[in-house]
Amino acid sequence: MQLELDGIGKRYGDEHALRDVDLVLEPGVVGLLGPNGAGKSTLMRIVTTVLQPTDGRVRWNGTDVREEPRAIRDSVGYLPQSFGVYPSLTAREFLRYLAAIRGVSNVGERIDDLLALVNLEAAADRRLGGFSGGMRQRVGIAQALLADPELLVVDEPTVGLDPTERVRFRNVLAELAEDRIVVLSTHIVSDVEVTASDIVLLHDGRVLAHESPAALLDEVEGSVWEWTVGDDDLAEVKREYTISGTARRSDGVAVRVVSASRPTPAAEPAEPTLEDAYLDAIGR
Ligand SMILES: Nc1ncnc2c1ncn2[C@@H]1O[C@H](COP(=O)(O)OP(=O)(O)OP(=O)(O)O)[C@@H](O)[C@H]1O
Repeated sequence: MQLELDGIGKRYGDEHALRDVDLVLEPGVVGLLGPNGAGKSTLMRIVTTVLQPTDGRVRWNGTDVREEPRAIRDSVGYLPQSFGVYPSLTAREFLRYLAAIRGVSNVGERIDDLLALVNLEAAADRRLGGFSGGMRQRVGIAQALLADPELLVVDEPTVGLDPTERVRFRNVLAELAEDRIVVLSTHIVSDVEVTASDIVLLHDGRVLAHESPAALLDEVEGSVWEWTVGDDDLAEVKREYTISGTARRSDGVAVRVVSASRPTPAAEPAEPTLEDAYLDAIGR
């Protein structure tokens, strides 16, 4: 099972949403991480064949999907960033309806399993119009899994989920990724910190890094510092350094900074997190 992106570019008019994206993805959770406007949704829409790239090719198990879109369409489950539901249908009816229009058969039991997976068993026969944003999102996740896809593409899926659901969902994706490729886009580092086998850092339409979380952490090892500054000095520190955190203390403000060299003799080295690595890569 392999998804290969070869020189993918996408222009909207004069604007480059993606440039020269080369990636080879294999089973596991691939965290596509980048700030707003980095090109994450554009990349996901290209992978799911909703959108055609301006340049480059997508290959699914070696087959060029422009030539044979079915090769990937039959294998992909997609949760887009904005996912609409029919408010008058119940969760179960909606999933049955989507299965029917996609030609997925024998789904009765599978729908029960999926409703359980996303923790909606109790609400299965309630109308979607009365669902909270997080509940609708969970229906969205269930529909993406209807055809038991080998490639699952989920665009900012944790938006609207409460912290308990977020953790639960993260674990569900990790389990699913044991024998499939799960591509998850987010700008929230903690969504992918624990479960991702690979992280793709995207910024301004370019891939800044494609590495394991451990390798990304290694890159900032020895480059994260903490010290306390007076209120008057905070603005200057913010101007000069990539700040990855601040916390108010009785004697000033504790700052956490990513910097290749010790910013000041008062700075103590700190254990890096993936968030530090992300900010460092984006900052550079
Ligand atoms: N249909 C479109 N027409 C013109 N420009 C677009 C279109 N869709 C996206 N863009 C531009 O392409 C760039 C990448 O957008 P994209 O939505 O892929 O980013 P993103 O990383 O998913 O952002 P977000 O986290 O905000 O969803 C942005 O500059 C955006 O304004």
